Amino acid sequence: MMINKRLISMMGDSKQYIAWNVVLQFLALLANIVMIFAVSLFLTGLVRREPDLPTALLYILGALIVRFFCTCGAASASYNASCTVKKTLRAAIYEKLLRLGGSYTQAVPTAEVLQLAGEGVEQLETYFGAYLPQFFYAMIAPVTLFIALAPVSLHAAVILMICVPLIPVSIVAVQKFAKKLLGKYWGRYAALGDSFLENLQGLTTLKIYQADGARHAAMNREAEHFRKVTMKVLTMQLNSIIVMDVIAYGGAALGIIVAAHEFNANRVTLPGALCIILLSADFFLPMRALGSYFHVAMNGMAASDKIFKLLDLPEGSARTAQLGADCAIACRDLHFGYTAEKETLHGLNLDFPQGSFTALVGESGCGKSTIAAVLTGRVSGYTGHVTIGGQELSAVSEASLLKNVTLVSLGSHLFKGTVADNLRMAAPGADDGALWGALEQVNLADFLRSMDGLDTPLTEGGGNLSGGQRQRLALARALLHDSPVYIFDEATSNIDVESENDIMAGIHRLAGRKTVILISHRLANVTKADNIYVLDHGHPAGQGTHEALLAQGGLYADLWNRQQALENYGKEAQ
Ligand SMILES: Nc1ncnc2c1ncn2[C@@H]1O[C@H](COP(=O)(O)OP(=O)(O)OP(=O)(O)O)[C@@H](O)[C@H]1O
Repeated sequence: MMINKRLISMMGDSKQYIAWNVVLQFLALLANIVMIFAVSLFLTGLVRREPDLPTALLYILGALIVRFFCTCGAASASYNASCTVKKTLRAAIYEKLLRLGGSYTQAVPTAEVLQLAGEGVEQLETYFGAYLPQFFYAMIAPVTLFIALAPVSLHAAVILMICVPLIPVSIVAVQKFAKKLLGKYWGRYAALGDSFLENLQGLTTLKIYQADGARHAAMNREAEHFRKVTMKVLTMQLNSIIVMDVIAYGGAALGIIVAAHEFNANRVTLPGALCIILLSADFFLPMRALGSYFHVAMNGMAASDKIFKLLDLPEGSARTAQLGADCAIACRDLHFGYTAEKETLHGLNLDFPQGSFTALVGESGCGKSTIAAVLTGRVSGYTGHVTIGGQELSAVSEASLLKNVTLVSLGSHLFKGTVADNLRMAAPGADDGALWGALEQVNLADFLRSMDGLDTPLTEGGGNLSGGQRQRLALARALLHDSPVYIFDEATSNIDVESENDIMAGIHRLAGRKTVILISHRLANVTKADNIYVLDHGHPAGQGTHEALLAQGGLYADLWNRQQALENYGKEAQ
């Protein structure tokens, strides 16, 4: 019952702690039996006016001390058992995410990972720390009590023993229903977490469009669904506990009635009857405790189902290959779709020779950023071949890939800290001179000198810089990374002309030394590229130099003429 083999196989060292917990609880039970016998004998002596207080005190005190140490020991073993499992599980989740790499969000939302690794694993604490040891102890305890009480009154011992299994029967009865309900509970919880995180991240946008009220209402509805399912879970648990209480205390009452009856019929002595009365509740308490742990453990089990689903996500082939000095990239018959139903890239053949300057252009949504995502391993599951330095990209370790291929996009994140902290991320050993060199190249040095230099503080996301400054700083950081391949994905979008010119100049300087892939909607930026690939809805639509493509007169020439007309119109209008 509720012994999940897979969870148990992850226990490692926890097994010994669980065994310790059971042994210590068993010793505490033995001490309790001894104490009850001593109390019963003392009370009988008292009735007969010949009490033996010193012997009774000796046994009671001895038993209490043993119980004290056993209970403390059991609690500590329980703590150690759950700690070890929590560490193992969190490490397993973390390692799985590393193996999945940047593409993990394709399969599971970040909020869900956070919930599972945080509270999901926490819920399993009760399963390992309390439920599992109690499961074994609850089997041993009634048998031990039966052996202790059978010589006193076989009749009473048998009746108590027969009532005990009614508690696990009642647990099994609710198990199936509880499993379904808890599956729903975790589903609602994860969905609410996802919406909360997304709304929080997009709060500024929601405020701008005054859409926060509607989102608020939608989240309230989700919260209400979650509240309802939580209340259902609590009601189910409470009802189940009431049933178990009725059985446990009803059974104990039955034991007392039987003891009184047996005593009346002179089939049991007075100390014997007292022993039965005092120990009858102990028959049921371990099972009763198992029942209440069961519900919390069941919640952990529902979380573990989700955790295992995450751990079982397919990883593709092992990514262990390391890149060498050659980082030429080639795509052959490259197909990719974010979903199985819709393909985004339809059989592309692309070449990015070592040291070349290649541009990817095409109308919005044609798949340019998707190519960047494939080349940087942010999405997985392409078909065809993508080789880098002659090795299949899907076999290259993520660390090696990201060390050799630097992506600079609008989304390049700046972290809270100083300018130097952000720059040294890319080159931990770089001295101040090297940092200033990179800042000079992107024309940011003068501005930073007017501030606190390399110690200029940045708020989260570089929020205290302008858009252009942020992009320039991201470019400076990328330059310091000094990788053989650079991909610039709309690195100059939405920024001022001066910043755009500085950044484009930086990219052109880099193009002589590194393999550069430039994605830009503005064709004026790509005219100097060695080769330009034109995409049309994920299909190839021409390649060549700027001049050759213009001469061909296809989609590229069309786009160029439209952009030129727009830019000239803009200039005339000034
Ligand atoms: N994470 C995603 N999940 C599902 N579909 C996506 C995802 N990202 C992009 N797409 C879809 O893939 C297609 C190509 O998108 P992509 O971002 O590669 O285009 P793009 O050429 O870079 O466009 P733009 O110039 O506007 O940035 C689009 O139709 C888009 O809807």
